[in-house]
Amino acid sequence: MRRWLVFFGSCMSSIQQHAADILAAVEDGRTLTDALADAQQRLATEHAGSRGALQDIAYGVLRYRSELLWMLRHLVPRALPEPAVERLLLVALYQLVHTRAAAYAVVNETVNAAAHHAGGRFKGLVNGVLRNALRQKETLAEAAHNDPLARWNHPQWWVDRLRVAYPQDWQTVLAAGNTHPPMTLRVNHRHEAAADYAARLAQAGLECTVLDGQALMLARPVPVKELPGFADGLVSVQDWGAQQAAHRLQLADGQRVLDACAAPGGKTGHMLELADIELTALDIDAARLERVRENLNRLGLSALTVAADAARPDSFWDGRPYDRILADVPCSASGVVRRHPDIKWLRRPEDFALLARQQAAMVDALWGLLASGGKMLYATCSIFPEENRRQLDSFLSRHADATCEGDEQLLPGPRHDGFYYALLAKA
Ligand SMILES: C[S@@+](CC[C@H](N)C(=O)[O-])C[C@H]1O[C@@H](n2cnc3c(N)ncnc32)[C@H](O)[C@@H]1O
Repeated sequence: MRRWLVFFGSCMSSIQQHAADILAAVEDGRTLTDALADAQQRLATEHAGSRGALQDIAYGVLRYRSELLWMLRHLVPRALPEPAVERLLLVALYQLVHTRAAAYAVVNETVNAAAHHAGGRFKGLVNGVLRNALRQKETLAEAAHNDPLARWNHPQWWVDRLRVAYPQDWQTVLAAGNTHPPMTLRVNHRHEAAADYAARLAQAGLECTVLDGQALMLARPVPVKELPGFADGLVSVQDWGAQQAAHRLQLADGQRVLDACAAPGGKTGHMLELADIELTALDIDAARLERVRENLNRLGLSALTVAADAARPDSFWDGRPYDRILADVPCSASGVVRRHPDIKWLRRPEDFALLARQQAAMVDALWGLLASGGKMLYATCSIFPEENRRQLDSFLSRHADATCEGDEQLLPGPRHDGFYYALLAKA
């Protein structure tokens, strides 16, 4: 609410325009993270302090894109010849329906922003459409909720696949994808237990729920600089579902461990907090690997970091087998759409075949690096079976020396994102 009071006036039309540009960039295939970072940089020079407001809108418009499009088509049955104005209208509808921004400011500033497109000839239309939206706000929202596509705010193919994969849970999964994600912390096991850190949070005026010995969920997200001891490595931000990886690996002091897709290093840090292991953190992306180093520095932990392709062990392996391998492979990221609402619009059904091939090539190559009696954890943040259970079945059919010691599909919900884990043991 505060943000909206502060960013009235001409600043709002600039934020709206940047949000519309971000939407255009995502429609063109850019990630929200990249497009937002660029826009925030431009905005910072114009209107310092408005970055949070832009982020709220950009995330919100992508989160509710189907519903907003449905409303727009209800108000203007045919798409406007000026897509930039259409996007401004989606941004304004988001503000009117989902935020507490002052309606008059939203309408006036959208009209001002529209003045910069097509010689201003849509100003009148924008004004009329938004005033109409305001008048019909409640009935419009209710009607959108009754439309099967607008209601779920995911592409139709995504809804169809989930319905097949989870005949009981597909609606809960879709609804979870449209929520605001919780901010969950992992308390550094080497320092203290989650319950002790919860007491520090309480002293700092921050409410939380303890999830287990090392995990707690904040009642409200806060900037990390407000977390006691964050800079000193007392705590890290990590979803509870992601925290299960290191626990499942059955780590013990002295083991030689490969984190094959390590960046940005959330699970790397957790593994090193749990045991004194000799860890190699590998990632194909050298720039992302830098984030692993930063995270480990903050935590006061160390690992050998290597930029290489996990599917090509000849480029990095010294020939000594690993006792444990974490294969947190690249995937559709369909389990974390509430953190990255662009994902549901960027993915295409045809992506899965390529992803599945890459995942299989990677785990096949990594399996050869595992010691006899060693264990490999296959992990994805996906909820689609072709990247998870089906990948496991096909892996087991190719490797007679592999047994699965347990797999689990975590579906996104109030306490965690969607993850899949399969623990594979080598004979
Ligand atoms: C799901 S993310 C890993 C998240 C990380 N384990 C964590 O917990 O912070 C997947 C990572 O795999 C990396 N990657 C993709 N293809 C790879 C390959 N062929 N070899 C090694 N890393 C790869 C990506 O750069 C990305 O950082």
